[in-house]
Amino acid sequence: MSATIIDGKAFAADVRGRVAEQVGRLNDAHGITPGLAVVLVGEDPASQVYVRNKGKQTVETGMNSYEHKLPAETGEAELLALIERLNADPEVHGILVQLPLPDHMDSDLVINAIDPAKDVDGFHISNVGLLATGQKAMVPCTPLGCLMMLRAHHGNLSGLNAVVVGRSNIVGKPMAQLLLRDSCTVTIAHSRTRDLAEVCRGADILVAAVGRPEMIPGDWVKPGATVIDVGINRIERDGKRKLVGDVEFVGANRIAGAITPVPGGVGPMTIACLLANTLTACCRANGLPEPQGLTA
Ligand SMILES: Nc1nc(=O)c2c([nH]1)NC[C@@H]1CN(c3ccc(C(=O)N[C@@H](CCC(=O)O)C(=O)O)cc3)C=[N+]21
Repeated sequence: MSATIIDGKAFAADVRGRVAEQVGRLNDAHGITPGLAVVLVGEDPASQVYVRNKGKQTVETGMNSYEHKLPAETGEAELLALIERLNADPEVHGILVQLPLPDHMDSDLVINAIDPAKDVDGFHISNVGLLATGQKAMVPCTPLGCLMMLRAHHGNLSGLNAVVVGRSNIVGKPMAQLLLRDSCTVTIAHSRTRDLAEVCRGADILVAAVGRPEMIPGDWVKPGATVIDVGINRIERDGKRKLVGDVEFVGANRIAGAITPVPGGVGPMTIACLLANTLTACCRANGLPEPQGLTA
């Protein structure tokens, strides 16, 4: 028997539909249009594709998109000055600075210069602290998307063993916080974890976010478990370029109860949650109720 495929693409389309509907109502009732500013420094081709997709989907959901493309050699002070202008701009409710930044910039400094209320990535230290203490935060898009899919699939997550493989600030750590908030028993594992295979085999929910192509084989998966594969790795196989996750899909699919594919799993949900966060930030900025079904 093979696993249920959790269709992130369809899920993301549903989230975007709900965002668009609530954006429409916000506009009709209050004459407000949420705005998202995306800042890209440098010309990394993959980043350009993401930024284009983000801009396109922002406009499709009825929001304003502001793209700022700066050359790779832009100075840090110049980027900080742009962030300051965006912080002060009432038309801009969300700010995303595409990572990674060029080596000559201090990304912590840059991220922490964003107004936390406009930090739709949820990377600002204030948002990290708010999430960790269970207060109202902006929640990072990728973990938020994973949580939405997990809740939809399981209903209640309470008491389940969740193993998050990967300890990054953008996925692993916030994912663990969200699962803990939903009363999972959470383990954060990583490349140095002793007997990682055995740790993974204890997981009812296995979230793979290590960024290493297919490093988790099928026999690390507990029978019936839900596998969320955050990895997006470009590899070459049999002379063809291919996108694979951190989980060996064919093997895991035989054993898991449910699994997200790559592509078409977590990736599309990340962008959908960025739009959801922009709407959330706009509602909060205007003292309006939180959007329905789009927050953690
Ligand atoms: N400040 C910041 N916030 C981010 O959220 C952020 C970032 N920087 N830097 C780059 C990464 C990467 N990222 C992706 C989003 C969607 C897909 C996505 O939709 N992927 C498709 C496949 C796309 C393809 O074919 O390449 C899928 O998985 O189905 C992938 C990657 C957001 N990032």
